[in-house]
Amino acid sequence: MMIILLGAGGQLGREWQHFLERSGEEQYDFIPYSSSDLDITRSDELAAELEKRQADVVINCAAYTNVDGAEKERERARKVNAGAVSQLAELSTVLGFKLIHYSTDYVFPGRAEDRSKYPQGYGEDHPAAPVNFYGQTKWEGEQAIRAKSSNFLVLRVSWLCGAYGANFIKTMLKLGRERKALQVVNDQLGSPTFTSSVVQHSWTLLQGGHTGTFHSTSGGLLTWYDLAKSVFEEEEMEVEVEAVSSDAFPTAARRPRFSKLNTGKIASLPGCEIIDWKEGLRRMLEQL
Ligand SMILES: NC(=O)C1=CN([C@@H]2O[C@H](COP(=O)(O)OP(=O)(O)OC[C@H]3O[C@@H](n4cnc5c(N)ncnc54)[C@H](OP(=O)(O)O)[C@@H]3O)[C@@H](O)[C@H]2O)C=CC1
Ligand SMILES: Cc1cn([C@H]2C[C@H](O)[C@@H](COP(=O)(O)OP(=O)(O)O[C@H]3O[C@@H](C)C(=O)[C@@H](O)[C@H]3O)O2)c(=O)[nH]c1=O
Repeated sequence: MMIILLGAGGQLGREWQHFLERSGEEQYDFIPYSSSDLDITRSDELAAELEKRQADVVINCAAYTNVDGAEKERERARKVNAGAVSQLAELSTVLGFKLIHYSTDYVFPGRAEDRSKYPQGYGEDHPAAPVNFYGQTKWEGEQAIRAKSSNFLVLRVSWLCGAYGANFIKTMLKLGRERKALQVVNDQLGSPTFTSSVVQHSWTLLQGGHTGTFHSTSGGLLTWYDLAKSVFEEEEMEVEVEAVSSDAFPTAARRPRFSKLNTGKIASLPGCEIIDWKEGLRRMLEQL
């Protein structure tokens, strides 16, 4: 089996690379491409490379993930998150590979009142209504996959965190070392997704021959403030965290007030354990 990994230099890409290098007992070859090896928006190069490699599986971890930046750099964000993904979907049909792709909780409406309406979170089939332009481009990418590929896995994840690359937990650790006090929003609810768990889920779905859309995140519901507090508690760092409302932390892009993903579908499959967010945090901090 030939596995192609796109966006191999990002946080999820690096977790995949680590996993594929480690689990040597499986019979596969894999080629990782960072953004400098292969720009997925260069359509001719992308098509030529995938045709040459005769991939069985293409894992797309490449994305434009700067949520605030996407509000301004609209064309670029759309090209990476929708245009290139649409081409990958077409190629998956023409060249006959399975496409594994990642999307986000930001495709959903994220209304505060949805917390009581959907206590387990948004299901895979809940109507999309992206909260910001990044979310819009990710939704367009998902839709192109459903329209053009018949052999795909789309995993939606939220608040992605892992040992590699940049994420909220690592930002908190960095800021906590530099400052005595921080302000963190306490009115946006969701749950972090740990990269090691996403890779494990994706691998299990691939091995099981599954297709379609799945939600993968940790168990529990919390705010970014709760997450920041727990990071400092676990690390025994004395940092004062002030809970603030989203209004006190203005950003270019709107953020959802509630963006829990319902993981019932993936959790029903053997081998897809949903770990509680605190346990996931502990494991990640140990890995760091
Ligand atoms: N981070 C998060 O909190 C969340 C992420 N997701 C989704 O999960 C997936 C993985 O995200 P994550 O690993 O955190 O993202 P990162 O930003 O860490 O990594 C994305 C990678 O894509 C690369 N890339 C960007 N543009 C291109 C391009 N045109 N061609 C090739 N590579 C490109 C980047 O390279 P370079 O840095 O050189 O530009 C980077 O290495 C994405 O689909 C994202 O939308 C979903 C929910 C939450
Ligand atoms: C650094 C910082 C952030 N915040 C707030 C801003 C924001 O509402 C929240 C999280 O900050 P981030 O910059 O990590 O947020 P953001 O970049 O929006 O994170 C998102 O990334 C994209 C790619 C996704 O798909 C989402 O699932 C989500 O993980 O915390 C504070 O309140 N205080 C702080 O000191």
